[in-house]
Amino acid sequence: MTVTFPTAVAVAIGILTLLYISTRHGFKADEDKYRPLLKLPLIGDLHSSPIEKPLLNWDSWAKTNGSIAVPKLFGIIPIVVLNSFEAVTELFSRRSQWYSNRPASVSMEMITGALPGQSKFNLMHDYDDHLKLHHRVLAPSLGAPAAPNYQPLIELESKQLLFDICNRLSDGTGLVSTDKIYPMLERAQSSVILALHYGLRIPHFEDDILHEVIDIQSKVTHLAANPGLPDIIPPLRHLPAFLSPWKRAADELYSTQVDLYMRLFRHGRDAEGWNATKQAILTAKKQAPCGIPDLDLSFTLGTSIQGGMETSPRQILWLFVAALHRPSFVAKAHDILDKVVGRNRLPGFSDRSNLTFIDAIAHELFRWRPISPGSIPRRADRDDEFQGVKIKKGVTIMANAWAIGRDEQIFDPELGDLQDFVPERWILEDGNGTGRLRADLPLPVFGQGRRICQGKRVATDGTFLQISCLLWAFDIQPIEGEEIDLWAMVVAGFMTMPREMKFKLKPRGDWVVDTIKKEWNTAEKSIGKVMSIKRDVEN
Ligand code: HEM
Repeated sequence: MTVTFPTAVAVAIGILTLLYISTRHGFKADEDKYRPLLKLPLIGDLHSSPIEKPLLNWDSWAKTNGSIAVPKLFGIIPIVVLNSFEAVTELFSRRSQWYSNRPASVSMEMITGALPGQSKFNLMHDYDDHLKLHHRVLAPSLGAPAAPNYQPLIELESKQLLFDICNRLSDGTGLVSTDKIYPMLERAQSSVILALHYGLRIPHFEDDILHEVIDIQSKVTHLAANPGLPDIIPPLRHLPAFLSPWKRAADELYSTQVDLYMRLFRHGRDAEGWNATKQAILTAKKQAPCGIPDLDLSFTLGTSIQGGMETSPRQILWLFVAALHRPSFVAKAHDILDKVVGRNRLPGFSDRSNLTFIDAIAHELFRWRPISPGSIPRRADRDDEFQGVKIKKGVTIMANAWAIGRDEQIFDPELGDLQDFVPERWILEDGNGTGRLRADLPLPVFGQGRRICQGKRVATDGTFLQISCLLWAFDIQPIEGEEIDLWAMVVAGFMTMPREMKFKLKPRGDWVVDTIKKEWNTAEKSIGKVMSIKRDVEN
């Protein structure tokens, strides 16, 4: 029997664990200490982790189970989990023609008015000619050809980020918490993503359009995480609206999305300067002589903003945890930033070739605390076998990004314990003192093969610059008596982020605030000017 798995099943084993955990916030930390390790009811033997430290036991689980394992969801539905780089490369890259579709998801199709496999969200669409075309339409805006256009935007938003943080710290105590910093990071990233896609900056966290986008995203995520009956009994999707509460809810969410994504699309089309909407229209004309409907383009751009807005800010929060855990890398970064950038200006992309160590910090952050530890699952499209393990056609298959980032065949433990935060493991010494970033090591948090994250370049560029700016500006210090718990995390949608942690963020000197004010006050903020007027980045 081919089972159409509920959407949540389709999304990520690890995330189900975390969703379960997220319903149990009533427990106090002290109680947890004495609680026996729980077997999670949904995942069987995959996660026997402490309730608020879901990833604590993943390594030993992966080691015990080897490169590929088949735990059972609900104790009955087998799921294939890939724990090593070798396994994920073999299946998702070499045998990619059988592993590039997502598990079926009736809800995600219904909320975009689509047929099976045809969700208007690229992320959930089958890997067919339609998706390949839409990948080609989006790719030029998120890759190297567009970098000279979007990098000045990332620089502008990082300046505002520092300015906002300095205003927040103006009481002089330096006391902050990850929860207080998060909205500032979220504003900065959302502004990068919405300006890149639609020429729309978000100067204030309170801006209505930002919250409209966030609200719709959280409704979609909620639905993905809480599948309805049609996910379990797919024929229910065909019931007419007057008989089906699911169809009525899906239709309503669909029309809200159409309204939002088409409004954003029209804004992008008519905005000043280059942006991804304009690029998508140009590329579509070249790639599809018969044209692509505006509505389809608007959902492709919408998928991209969904992927881009919430992810990076959560990843950056782990920087503060890493800095409190291993202050030595911060001191080293300060020395390098002082030498390369100095104290009279902020770091920029033109410094990057001399800031390999900062890029190494960003890469280590992605490895050490991947915010989507279970990645986004695939479906096996044929009966197969790997290392003696049988893979049944139709089964859900996921890459364990957490374990792959700790794969000793790939990341040399002699360069530093794989549980530890060691940026140096990303640097290839070249004898001239700065070293080169190792391009041969994987970043499993972005996935692999044909469905790899299309925004990886934007994400790594943005993370590099934000880390450069934050470390250039601040000392990150513990608060006396405040516990630094590297394993405490919470679930947000399908991602993990550190549990709220209080710490001190202190400008490294008077020069910090002076330089930030000067740079922010004189920065060009008009988006038409920040984004180059170049019309087609492919030419
Ligand atoms: C820290 C930041 C990010 C992380 C961890 C992340 C992670 C992921 C993962 C795990 C996938 C699925 C990969 C697979 O199945 O192998 C994905 C897909 C995708 N991501 Fe990202 N992402 C990030 C940032 C971004 C950004 C900034 C954008 C856009 C500007 C973006 C756009 C997309 C798109 C369009 C897809 C769909 C690809 C497809 O299914 O064909 N992501 N991302």
